[in-house]
Amino acid sequence: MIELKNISKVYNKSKSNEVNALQNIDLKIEAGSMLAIMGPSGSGKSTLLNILGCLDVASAGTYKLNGQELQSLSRGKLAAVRNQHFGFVVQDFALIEDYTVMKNVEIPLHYSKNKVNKKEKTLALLDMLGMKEKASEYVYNLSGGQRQRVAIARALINNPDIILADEPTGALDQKTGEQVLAIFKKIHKEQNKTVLIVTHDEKIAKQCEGIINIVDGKIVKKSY
Ligand SMILES: Nc1ncnc2c1ncn2[C@@H]1O[C@H](COP(=O)(O)OP(=O)(O)OP(=O)(O)O)[C@@H](O)[C@H]1O
Repeated sequence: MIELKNISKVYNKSKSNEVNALQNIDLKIEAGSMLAIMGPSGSGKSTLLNILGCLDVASAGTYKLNGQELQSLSRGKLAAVRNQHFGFVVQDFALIEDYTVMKNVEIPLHYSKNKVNKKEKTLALLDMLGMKEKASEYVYNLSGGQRQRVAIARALINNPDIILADEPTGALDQKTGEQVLAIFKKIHKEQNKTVLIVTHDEKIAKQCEGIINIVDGKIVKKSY
């Protein structure tokens, strides 16, 4: 369960280019939900996702994850929370082009204590995502849809309970985007993972259980 209370984020505080990226965000997200986050460019969607995923900290407010207050944690402890609970998927896949599929998926395991059965775990995930036969292929030989499957496998390798996806279908054509969304739906349904997807695509958002709408750093509507 995610609980944000009165969260604000100010970039470049007290400088001439100060930005109030998030203002007074109150949000409760039940474990096991699948929600879309929508809003115009620059409205604060990525900022919100970064704070939720412990990649950044809020300027004010409180963030509780499963009852644990995160706001006051040291960087090291926050990183441990991030590695334990979150998997990230981004629009441009963020894969290493001249590594194989297998090697890309295993990257998060380098930062984890959880290194047992590395190969088996990776192959099982690639199998689930229809990418097992590409395990030894280099990323530069893959299509966009295949790359995003690899990125999803990498996000899942540490068995996080929350997947944060920032425009995961943004670089894909409609059909491939739908296929990638179907993967998120499957992970959500079969593994009961919380899935939060930032998207500009109404069709994608409508297939989630609810939508959070952000405008100018404020939540203007929550439909769930
Ligand atoms: N590191 C940063 N330093 C300064 N300003 C930033 C930084 N990151 C984001 N901003 C500003 O904060 C505001 C919110 O940005 P954010 O990237 O969260 O919006 P977004 O809704 O994800 O946008 P987009 O849909 O274009 O990705 C914008 O005005 C942006 O310019």
